[in-house]
Amino acid sequence: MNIKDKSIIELDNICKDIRSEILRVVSKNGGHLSSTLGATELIVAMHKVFDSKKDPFIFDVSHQSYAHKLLTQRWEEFDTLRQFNGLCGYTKPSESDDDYFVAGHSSTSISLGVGAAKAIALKGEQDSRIPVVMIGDGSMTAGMVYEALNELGDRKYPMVIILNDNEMSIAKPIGAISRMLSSAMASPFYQKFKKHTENFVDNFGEAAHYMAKKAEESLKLITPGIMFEEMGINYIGPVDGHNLTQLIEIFEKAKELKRPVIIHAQTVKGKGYDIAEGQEEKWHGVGPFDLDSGNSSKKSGAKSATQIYTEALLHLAKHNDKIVGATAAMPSGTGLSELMETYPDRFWDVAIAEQHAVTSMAALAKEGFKPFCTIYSTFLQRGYDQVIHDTCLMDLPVVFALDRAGIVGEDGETHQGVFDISFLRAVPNMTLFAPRDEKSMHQALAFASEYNHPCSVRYPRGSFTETGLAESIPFELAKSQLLRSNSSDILFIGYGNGVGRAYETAEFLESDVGILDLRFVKPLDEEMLSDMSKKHKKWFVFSDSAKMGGVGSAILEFLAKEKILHVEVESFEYEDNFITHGNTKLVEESLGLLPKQLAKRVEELL
Ligand SMILES: Cc1ncc(C[n+]2csc(CCOP(=O)(O)OP(=O)(O)O)c2C)c(N)n1
Ligand SMILES: CC(=O)[C@@H](O)[C@H](O)COP(=O)(O)O
Ligand SMILES: [Mg+2]
Repeated sequence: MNIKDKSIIELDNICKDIRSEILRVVSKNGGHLSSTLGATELIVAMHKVFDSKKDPFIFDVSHQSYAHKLLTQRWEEFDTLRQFNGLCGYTKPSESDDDYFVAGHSSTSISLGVGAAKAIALKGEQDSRIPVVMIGDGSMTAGMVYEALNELGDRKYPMVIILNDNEMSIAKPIGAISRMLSSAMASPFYQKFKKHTENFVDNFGEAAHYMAKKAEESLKLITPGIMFEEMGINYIGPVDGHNLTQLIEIFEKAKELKRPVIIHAQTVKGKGYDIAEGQEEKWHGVGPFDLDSGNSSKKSGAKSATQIYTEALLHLAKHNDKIVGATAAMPSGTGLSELMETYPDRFWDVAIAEQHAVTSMAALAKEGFKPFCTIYSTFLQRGYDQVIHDTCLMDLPVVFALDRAGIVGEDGETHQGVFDISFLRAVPNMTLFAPRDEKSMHQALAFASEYNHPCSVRYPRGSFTETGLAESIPFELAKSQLLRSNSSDILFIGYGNGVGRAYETAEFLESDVGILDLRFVKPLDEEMLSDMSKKHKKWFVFSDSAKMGGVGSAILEFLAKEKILHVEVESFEYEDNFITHGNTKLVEESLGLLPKQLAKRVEELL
């Protein structure tokens, strides 16, 4: 849809149509609702003033970019949003030339903009192209934003940064940066004063202009602009992020500046859907819901692994005041919100700052506390060096509680929690283990709370796969649990939620199979594995993790080390590809990982 020649009235109507379409589709499919509703006018104004066919449009996280998709030839497909084989819920260049870059993890946008600006300068295209970045107030709390601003303020590449400030991250934002951005004096008062003095001094000579400039500079001392201005980046704002006339005028000015400029736009998260407007955390990411009532359409099923984690940690924290913890801006997603409410002095939301979360927890461990760094598997990738350099090198007893381990579903490639075993297993002093159900989660966390080294415990998005297997026994270092023993040649080795998949696969087989819950992938239960090698010569590994460096790799390393050559190992972990978005079962089916499919593969290998 080309909106270049549309009038303000037509653009207002386009915003209305965009909001209706977002509400219609997200209420059906689920998705990121309040961020996308709130960013509508900003995105329409971006497309009115800039051109995504040549200007890099860079959305931070890009969960707020639905209006951009609707304005770039994807209105008809929008119905398939976040569905398997449908539109991605984030920007994805393979989906459209108008999507400049993949995004999903926050705070990458300004670095991308600086890189693009360098390329534009090197190619001599500064007269025709300019990077346009949209970043939210929550995403401004991650360190790499300041790495980028630091260089940008120095190099002064032309770039427009739209700071979409709705005073919300997923939850209420924490921290000094959020406070600075919404500091009282950055109100329309400052704008009115600035406009008034400009009009007034236009009637006088240079001297008056000089005095007014000094006055303005001193006034800026109490607005967020001062930080950016002092870094060498122009600051315009705060402006009304829903006023199209104002936005278009300001974007035009910013485009002509030929300098780096931050436009501080104040918006309402959820704008246009009363039930979601404002500070409502639960409307950030939603499942299908009823538009009229706002009620979720999803029936509440089995307890999620997150709920079990929360209950288990509440119990442990009650009896051990050394237990502390942190989340990086995912309080409700990780369940840590309940710990923060119950023990506000011991559990913290540190904002989108995974590196800081890991390292600050390491210091607490050094001081004798027992930190539970509670973080989605995918987001721990952002703090990997801090795990190695600040935690494992000093062998500090931090628990990395990795939620969303495995395929996460509609969030897709950028969010799959599949690499944690591979990237953590290689780190000295790190111990890795995984529960398979509610009871074993309690036991795993009890073990973790007493374990005096770094460790990582992983669990899936949603609920564990229930099995009719023997109850879990208390966790003991490097001890697995044999759940089904027989004289079969076949042994199914499950890890974490993979035990459930092993159990379900066995149900489809005529032949008997042994089932082992591995429980620890580092260190392995070598005694048990040696024993199993004497009884079973065909081993199949089930784990929701990447094959490369995963559980199967660990087992093969052991067999090679022990020169156990007669055992054949087949791992049903994920192949060496990024995993697409969509309903988890549909994605697993596309990978041949449904129990019925795995049973067929087992039979073919016998
Ligand atoms: C590195 C990283 N950590 C955490 C997240 C989870 N996350 C996605 S959006 C979001 C909040 C973003 O807030 P803001 O930038 O203000 O955008 P808004 O939704 O308010 O428009 C968070 C924490 C992420 N995507 N990436
Ligand atoms: C955009 C983002 O990164 C988060 O909103 C993420 O989508 C949350 O995932 P869950 O829905 O699994 O909590
Ligand atoms: Mg925000």
